[in-house]
Amino acid sequence: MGLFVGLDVGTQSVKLVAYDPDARQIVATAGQPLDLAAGDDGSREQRADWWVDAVRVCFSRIDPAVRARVVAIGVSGQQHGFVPLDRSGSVLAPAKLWNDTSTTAECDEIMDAVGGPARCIELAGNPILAGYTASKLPWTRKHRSQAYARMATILLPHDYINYWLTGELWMEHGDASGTGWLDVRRRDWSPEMLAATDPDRDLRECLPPLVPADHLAKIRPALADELGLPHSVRVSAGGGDNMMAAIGTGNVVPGVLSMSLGTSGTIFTYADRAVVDDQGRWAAFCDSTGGWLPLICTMNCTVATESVARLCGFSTRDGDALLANTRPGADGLLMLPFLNGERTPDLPHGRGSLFGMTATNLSRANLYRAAMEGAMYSLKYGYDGLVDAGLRFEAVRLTGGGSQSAVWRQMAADMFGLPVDVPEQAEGAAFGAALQAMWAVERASGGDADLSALAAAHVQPDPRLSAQPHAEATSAYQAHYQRFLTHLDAIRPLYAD
Ligand SMILES: Nc1ncnc2c1ncn2[C@@H]1O[C@H](COP(=O)(O)OP(=O)(O)O)[C@@H](O)[C@H]1O
Ligand SMILES: O=C(CO)[C@@H](O)[C@H](O)COP(=O)(O)O
Repeated sequence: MGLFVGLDVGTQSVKLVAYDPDARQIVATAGQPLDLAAGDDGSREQRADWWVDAVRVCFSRIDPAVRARVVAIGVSGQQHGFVPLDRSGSVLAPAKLWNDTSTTAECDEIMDAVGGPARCIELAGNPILAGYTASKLPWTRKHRSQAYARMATILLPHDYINYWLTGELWMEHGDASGTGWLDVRRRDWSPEMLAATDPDRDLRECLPPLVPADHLAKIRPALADELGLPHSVRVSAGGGDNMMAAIGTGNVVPGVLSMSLGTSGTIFTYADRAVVDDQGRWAAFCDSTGGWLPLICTMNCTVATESVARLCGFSTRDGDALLANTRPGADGLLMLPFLNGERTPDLPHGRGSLFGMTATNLSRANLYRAAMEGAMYSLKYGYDGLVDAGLRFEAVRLTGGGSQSAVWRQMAADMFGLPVDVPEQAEGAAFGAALQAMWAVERASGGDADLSALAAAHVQPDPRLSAQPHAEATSAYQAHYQRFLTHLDAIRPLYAD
């Protein structure tokens, strides 16, 4: 059948997997780190050509014989990034990313223009939170007026890689719902949200067509030659990294909970209808299979653990060994890890805090554990909203870099009181992108392939990486989590605006 490549343009790196569906095996992987330009004003930016260069490097690391067998490529990307293009398709400015908190004033301006967050939810399903694409446009109009004046097209990070691969412009509903402009119930742009973002021009002219999830386009022949790929290679619709991780963790049927521990922490679940919260406690996104994906996102997951590891001079990959003698609750050390502001809980101007230090508990190991626990408490805070709304789950499918840590897997099981599975294919987003490409090719060749059946057949849990909740630890975490909530209430007024 040939090979299907999944590319994931994450915040920290680009990852490539080449999947052989006949052998049910990932036959090649490659990765290339990405830089991040960070400003004191909360800005977080990357250049689109960094992504392209990293994709080129990934392909160059794959055996030419493997590249020659590729049938199709699916692209996954960090959500919400703003990539403005001019008429000729050239990028006009660095991409402001999902974790850029410098545009909170613009979030408020857009929401005020339609009558507040509740009205945004009525119109489109979501308020405009820090990081969502919409707020980056008025910011660009104010601070990069030349780029704004020449802007002809708006893309998201994975759309840009699709454009580079094929020369075609499109968006699909999953990633598009993270702009804040898509009415997720109707799966179409909200004219009111677009007008509130820019009253002076019709933004629909800048947005490429929305395509269905099984869309396929041809690779540019010259690029295929350069990358050592056959001219016959097709590129699927792709999607946001969480949408692709949903496919790559088999979350294409209701009732499954996926959790990704990467730069961001996310939890999400497939739904066959729009699941909108009138209080906006979760992101009411579409998925990239034709369904929906209610999602919780925190901005400081491995951001917190990486920061502590860097400070203490070790790699997070060696972190588990350091944690060997630590216990739930980190001997009383509590971190609220909102290092660059936070989306869940909604504290865009927040900063990190450390509580409960004593002369005896302040060790590297407890500090690292407190960062991990703090990142998980934020996710638990979001999860409680989903449970409050009546959603129920029986297990967690874990993915993202943090899923490689046995301590984190056990912590997830204990804190959520649910069994944890980790798919064999550790790069859930890249693998999901490869599966989407395979599904689209099967449909294009006349089959009526069902993506949930396909994911069930190809996503295999790795029994060595599963974790079961321990009742004693679950009840200990309940008490520690209450402490997190108390301290959260205490710091809220400090970061109100
Ligand atoms: N064994 C491990 N223990 C803890 N954290 C890990 C481990 N392996 C990788 N990570 C973390 O995973 C993160 C990268 O995750 P990834 O999902 O690739 O991020 P992104 O998609 O945001 O670029 C790194 O910050 C790293 O600290
Ligand atoms: O903003 C969100 C989801 O809404 C983030 O989940 C981004 O999509 C970034 O993902 P990672 O690079 O952390 O995987």
